[in-house]
Amino acid sequence: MTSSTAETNHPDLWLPLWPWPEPDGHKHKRGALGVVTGPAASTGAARLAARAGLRIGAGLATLFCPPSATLVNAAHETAVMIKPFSTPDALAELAEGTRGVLIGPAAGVNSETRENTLAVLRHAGTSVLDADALTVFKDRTDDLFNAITRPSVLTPHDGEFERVFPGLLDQYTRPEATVIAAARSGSIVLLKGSETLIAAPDGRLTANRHASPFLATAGSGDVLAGMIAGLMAQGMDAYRAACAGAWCHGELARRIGPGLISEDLADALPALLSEFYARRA
Ligand SMILES: NC(=O)C1=CN([C@@H]2O[C@H](COP(=O)(O)OP(=O)(O)OC[C@H]3O[C@@H](n4cnc5c(N)ncnc54)[C@H](OP(=O)(O)O)[C@@H]3O)[C@@H](O)[C@H]2O)[C@@H](O)CC1
Ligand SMILES: Nc1ncnc2c1ncn2[C@@H]1O[C@H](COP(=O)(O)OP(=O)(O)O)[C@@H](O)[C@H]1O
Repeated sequence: MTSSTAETNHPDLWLPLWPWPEPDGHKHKRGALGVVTGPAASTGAARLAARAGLRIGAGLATLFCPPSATLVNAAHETAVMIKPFSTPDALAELAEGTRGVLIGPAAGVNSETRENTLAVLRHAGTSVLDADALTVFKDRTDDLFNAITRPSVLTPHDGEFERVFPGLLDQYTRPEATVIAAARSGSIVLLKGSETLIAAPDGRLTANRHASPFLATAGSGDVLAGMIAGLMAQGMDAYRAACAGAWCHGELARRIGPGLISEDLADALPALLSEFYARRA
């Protein structure tokens, strides 16, 4: 397989599936998103993601955090809610109350994050795993792959990809490596880069070149993961949610351009969503 066999990402692929709110709906019908934060000094990445998930339409977004991080999160958030947890079992219970959970951004590279990630995979309706939730399975990938039984998306950059799928990027082209990773893990895999590749376990492959080099800034991947998790929490198919998230992320960055910081991305979403809304059938 070469990159020429990948479909090119475009709104026509997923805009017809966009989860617009029903006229007679309410926030719980739109879908609840949970985002797991790290400890007190490592909460910003998850907050960027939760805000993006709320902006893209989740009816509720809640930060699930260690008790030590409750006050720092509460001091920053208004629309996003906060629920502390102390054990993986307690996180599993919180995850069951959502339609989608994101874990990984600044979660910490330690055994707690590994156990929390396994709890999310087993108990959340859908999951997005990014950053440390991938890194913690270096040399333990069977534990990760065996726990993936529900719709999920893994969103590694190259460094994280190498930890979970060692050697693939050396042996294969990037599109081939992404397709192999999806088949091996049983998950949608979104390999980030200037060309972002999205593959499904059944061999589907989409290439997203609709982006901007100004996305090379701390936290922009956290926002992408939050947007994808927010769409999945609204019931959108995981593969198309990943494609939609990647395209919208790139479009927002093109609109903002030089000076972009990650905080800007979610706040640029309403203008883009209004254009999409005007185009709906
Ligand atoms: N606001 C916040 O709180 C933020 C918190 N954040 C949190 O920080 C934590 C660390 O995350 P991280 O991604 O910076 O570092 P890490 O997992 O150690 O990997 C870096 C290593 O991988 C390699 N590498 C290869 N390709 C690469 C690529 N394309 N992009 C990047 N790296 C690439 C690279 O090697 P190199 O290519 O330089 O040789 C390097 O050695 C994590 O919890 C994250 O969520 C961030 O989200 C920012 C905002
Ligand atoms: N040169 C580039 N051109 C286009 N997109 C880029 C470029 N560099 C990085 N990106 C995008 O920016 C995001 C960075 O995510 P990530 O590496 O996880 O950073 P962070 O952990 O700081 O959030 C990814 O979506 C990636 O595709």
